[in-house]
Amino acid sequence: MAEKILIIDDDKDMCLVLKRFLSKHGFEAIEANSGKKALEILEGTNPDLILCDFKLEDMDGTTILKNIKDKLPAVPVIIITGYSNIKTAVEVMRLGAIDYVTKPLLPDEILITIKRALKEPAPVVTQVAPANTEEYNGSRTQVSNGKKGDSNQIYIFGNSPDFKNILNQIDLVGPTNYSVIIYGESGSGKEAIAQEIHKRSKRSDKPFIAIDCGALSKELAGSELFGHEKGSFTGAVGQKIGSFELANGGTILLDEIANLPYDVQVSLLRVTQERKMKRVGGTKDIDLDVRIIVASNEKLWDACRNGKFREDLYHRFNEFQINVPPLRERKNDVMIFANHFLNITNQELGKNVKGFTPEVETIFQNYVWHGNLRELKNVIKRATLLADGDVIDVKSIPFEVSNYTKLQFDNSGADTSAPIASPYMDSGLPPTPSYTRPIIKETGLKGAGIDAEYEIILEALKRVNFNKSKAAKLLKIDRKTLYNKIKQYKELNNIEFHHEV
Ligand SMILES: Nc1ncnc2c1ncn2[C@@H]1O[C@H](COP(=O)(O)OP(=O)(O)OP(=O)(O)O)[C@@H](O)[C@H]1O
Repeated sequence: MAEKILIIDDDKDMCLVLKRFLSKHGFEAIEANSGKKALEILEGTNPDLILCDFKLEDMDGTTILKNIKDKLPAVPVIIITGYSNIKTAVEVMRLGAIDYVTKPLLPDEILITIKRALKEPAPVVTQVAPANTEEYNGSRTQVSNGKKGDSNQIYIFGNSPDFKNILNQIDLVGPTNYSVIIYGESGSGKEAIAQEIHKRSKRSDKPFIAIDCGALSKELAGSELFGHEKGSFTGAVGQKIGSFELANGGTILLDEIANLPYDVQVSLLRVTQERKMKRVGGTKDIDLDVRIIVASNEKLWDACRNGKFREDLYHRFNEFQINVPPLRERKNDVMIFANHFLNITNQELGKNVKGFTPEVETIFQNYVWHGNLRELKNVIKRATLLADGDVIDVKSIPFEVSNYTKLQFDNSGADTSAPIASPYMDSGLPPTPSYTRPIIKETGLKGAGIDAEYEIILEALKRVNFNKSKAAKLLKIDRKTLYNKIKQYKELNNIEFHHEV
């Protein structure tokens, strides 16, 4: 029987194209043009997979995903997102999405992602990873699907002085029993580091459990961490073993610890002080021997000062600190990781792409990588798929990444108070400082006109953080025209994506 896919997108054209495409490939596709409609459909239908646009008009990605996961926790959900929303989409994945694809959608990529998702068991929101002593199991952060032994899980070492420093720290603190705080932006490799610390400890043959505190609701956080007894609250239909008990003897990583509800911080303090815990609704004390590693994007000391985080808990955790600098500050690491991600994608796709053109290397070195290693990995996964030659060249790199340098503002001595005149000056958006003109590649008046138009398009995209729908509105053209203009420019400059849906 054909596998059933629910497409949730308020762009009716996109739904139609996807529906046709998926039907052609043997799936039964159903569509919902709003979040509300999707949830109604899910009352009576149980799809095998859900493909969901991240930005619906009536519901944001987080809300729809939470609702879907409440109803059907086992159904894999793939998020569709614009490139500029990648960082947020990655966050949403922590709520249980299995993967995401970026617009413009590429048929091959969609198909591979869907097939992979249908093969893998869906991630669980409680995000518990079993012990994995041999290989790094960091893909998709805390979610474990029990898959072992693929090359995705190999931990590699960067070459920057910062990375070497981190390695020294891992070596130093690994064998101890110290609690560790790991600071770093999303996707910078904090969980990977926590696993490396665990592997170097005497606990390495015991479980490593990672839990994302940011994804825990106030009501359920206690039960997720410490478990509960049957009947201890409405909905506690059976006994549940919490993450701490699962990690007993091993290591627990509490990711996004600053987001842990304050009440639960009190119970956590008790656990760290007494090394004992009770399940919610339970009376029996359970002895605990768990090494605690916490990770955070925000400085915990600041969270203490803002009254969000308990100071006594902070001091308990603060036995050792590791700071992971963002990828953009570790330029020497970029190509090492890029080549690593290329190797694993080659294996996944059965391709043999050998490397990157010097132009792409320069682009990678200069790009900001807001999503850090996770973003780099995804850019390379997509570029490897698109590559039709021996090496990855600029035409396989997302438009926003390859054009990043062009969008850099020339602040050196420029009068940044004077915005460039543009058709959307009265848009209410903050003025943009002037930037260096891109090199005009087309000759003649026609070419100059196209280049000038392109600059305005780039400026509009930049102002709305690369959201193409918003940019089109700002430019007072429809989205299709904008896509066509971008496509036209790419073609003129020999930058082209093939096979876009
Ligand atoms: N040293 C490494 N070797 C190989 N892959 C790595 C390494 N460090 C990180 N990665 C990859 O980068 C991605 C992001 O890493 P990780 O999940 O550890 O980041 P994070 O900082 O914990 O992210 P978040 O804060 O969003 O949870 C992972 O998918 C992992 O595959």
